[in-house]
Amino acid sequence: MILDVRNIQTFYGESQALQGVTLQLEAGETVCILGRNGAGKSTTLKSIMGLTPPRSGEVFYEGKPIQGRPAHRIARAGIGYVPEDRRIFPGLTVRDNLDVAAYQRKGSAARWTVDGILKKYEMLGERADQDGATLSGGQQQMLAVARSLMIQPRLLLLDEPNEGLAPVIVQQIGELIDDLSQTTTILFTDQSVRFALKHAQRAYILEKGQVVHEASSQELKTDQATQDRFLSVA
Ligand SMILES: Nc1ncnc2c1ncn2[C@@H]1O[C@H](COP(=O)(O)OP(=O)(O)OP(=O)(O)O)[C@@H](O)[C@H]1O
Repeated sequence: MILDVRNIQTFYGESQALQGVTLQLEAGETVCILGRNGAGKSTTLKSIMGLTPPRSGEVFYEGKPIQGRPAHRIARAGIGYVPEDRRIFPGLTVRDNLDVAAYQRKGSAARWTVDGILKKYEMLGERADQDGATLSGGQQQMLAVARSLMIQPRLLLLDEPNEGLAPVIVQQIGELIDDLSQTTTILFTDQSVRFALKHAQRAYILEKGQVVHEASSQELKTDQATQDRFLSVA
């Protein structure tokens, strides 16, 4: 098991956002966390990353406890994270955005390099010298995902990678997820069920900071009652 999240409770001040979230990922899986606005999807990813450290519960990554560690150490342990707002560094070119994130553990061969990414993903390669801030929303999302690969993650957390993107771009993001899932374990969040069913093998549904349902994509596809109860129609 690559990720084992056990009963985490996370607070913003006195307000409790996660009421005991439990989820597991086996290495190689692509899993989606679904749920409506405010259900706790982002907070779950941020809690795993140590950005909003859980007040109680445990997070094991590759068998080792990581809760309570600072976010940069969790990243260095091999967890890549793309936040909802992407945070492309303005004033830096596409290449620079990748370069500043490039980190290679001593003695380890890098699966992803800046040049390799620019070659493989033409859309980024063609714009290597362009200011990252001038890219479209979808291009920025591609860059944000590519940048997260620079720490050579074995687990990738993507927070609503489709948010605000046009359907044709959503398709490209889906293709990118499919491509990366060949070599990397992925946990992503989404509000609507369609994309999740297409690109993840199974899903957890969150409501009010709790996992209320867990199913394979296959099961969820035909379970209209669960979709209606917990998910947006989009
Ligand atoms: N910075 C914050 N300060 C206080 N409360 C917050 C903060 N961020 C989120 N919350 C609250 O925590 C709960 C979970 O929010 P979270 O953003 O994790 O949900 P979400 O499922 O990711 O929703 P969305 O799709 O809107 O991002 C919500 O009640 C939200 O209002």
